[in-house]
Amino acid sequence: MARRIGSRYTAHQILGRGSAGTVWLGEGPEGPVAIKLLREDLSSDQELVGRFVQERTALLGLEHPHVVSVRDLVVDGNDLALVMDLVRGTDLRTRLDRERRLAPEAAVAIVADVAEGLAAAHAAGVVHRDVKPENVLLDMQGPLGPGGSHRALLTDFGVAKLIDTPRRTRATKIIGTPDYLAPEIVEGLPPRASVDIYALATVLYELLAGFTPFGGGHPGAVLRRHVTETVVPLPGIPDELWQLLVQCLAKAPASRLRASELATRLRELLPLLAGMPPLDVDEPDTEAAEEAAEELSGAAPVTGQPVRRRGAVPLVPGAKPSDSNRDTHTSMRVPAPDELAGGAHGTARAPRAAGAPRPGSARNRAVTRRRRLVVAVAALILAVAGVGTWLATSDDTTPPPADTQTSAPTAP
Ligand SMILES: Nc1ncnc2c1ncn2[C@@H]1O[C@H](COP(=O)(O)OP(=O)(O)OP(=O)(O)O)[C@@H](O)[C@H]1O
Repeated sequence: MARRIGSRYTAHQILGRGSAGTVWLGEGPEGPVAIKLLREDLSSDQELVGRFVQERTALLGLEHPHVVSVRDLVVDGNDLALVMDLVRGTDLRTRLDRERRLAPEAAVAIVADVAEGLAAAHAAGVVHRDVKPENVLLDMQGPLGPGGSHRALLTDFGVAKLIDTPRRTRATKIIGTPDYLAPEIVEGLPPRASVDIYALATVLYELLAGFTPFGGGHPGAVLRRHVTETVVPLPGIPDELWQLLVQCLAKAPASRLRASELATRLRELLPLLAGMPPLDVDEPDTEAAEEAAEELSGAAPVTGQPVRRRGAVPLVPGAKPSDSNRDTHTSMRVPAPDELAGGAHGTARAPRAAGAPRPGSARNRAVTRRRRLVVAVAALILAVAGVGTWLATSDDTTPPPADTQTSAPTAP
């Protein structure tokens, strides 16, 4: 099933699929490559093709041991493809799904690698905007690093920006994956380098805990938590590491570390973490969080369904809802200030030390069930209205004024 991509590349075998397209193992004049072939509805979008060509220099310019380099861009008939370095290994999401939590030394070594890649990008004026475990690849052919970790490389640079065309995303829409979105993005500010630091700190928390600090439930509730809630400490985490996490998850972007400083500070911590087992943290009490969310917003998931770890609404029309946990983007309305204030009472899922009793387990279940039924009906009505709105806005072809575009590279 080999297929030609442009005049120089052959795609041999599918490596995986993402929301923007399919990644192929391919061959080029200089040897094996990975080819990301964008979905046909994207490649037939003339505006996106134009940006693709325009961004050529920025996309091709990044060379760093912890960045997956883009080697070539192909625009050929209906094909629109990014030719990248081939990484022989897996992505961090797959490893995390397999192991549930990583030992602190391995987690910190991986995140320090990514921070170094980000430092190089930020120095070149490029903001990633979609840092998450799916976009971190682990090179399993190279030598092992601290804690048995494989070299980590950040991928998908520029893809968030490419897809963020004014026609697809108005100034009132948010681009990113909810669990990793910095509060200033939720508040509608333009993304600067510090949004990548926030997202990377979220990834570090997730590697240590097995869940993200503000995730769970309806995407709107997740966004609100980023703005209004403080991160709950992880039992057993060394204080120095916790302080770093807290600083990089600061609500104020200026309080966060820069990428190069974060990388240095993380590497300094490695000897302290050597040999430490994964933290003994239980999954948070999703039932309590669900109940709290119901009380606050009425937008909680329907009774009986598990709270999703990462809720995402596909930006790209046609992306399968069932894939939404892994979507590159979310297209959501920026919440109004009063909506954001609604979460101040606390719906974050507090981690429990293993074996600790479940808070709220003695609640009157009959009352809870009745209330949930009412909320479920309300949530269903909201969901139907939301899908309608999304369909209406995603099909909108009216170009907005030039100043509504939010995707220009932003200096750190
Ligand atoms: N340069 C590469 N070398 C080897 N495998 C890759 C490379 N880039 C991506 N892959 C693999 O291809 C799969 C799809 O990647 P892709 O970037 O399209 O999606 P994603 O990041 O998982 O999701 P999304 O696009 O929704 O963020 C992933 O499983 C990833 O491991």
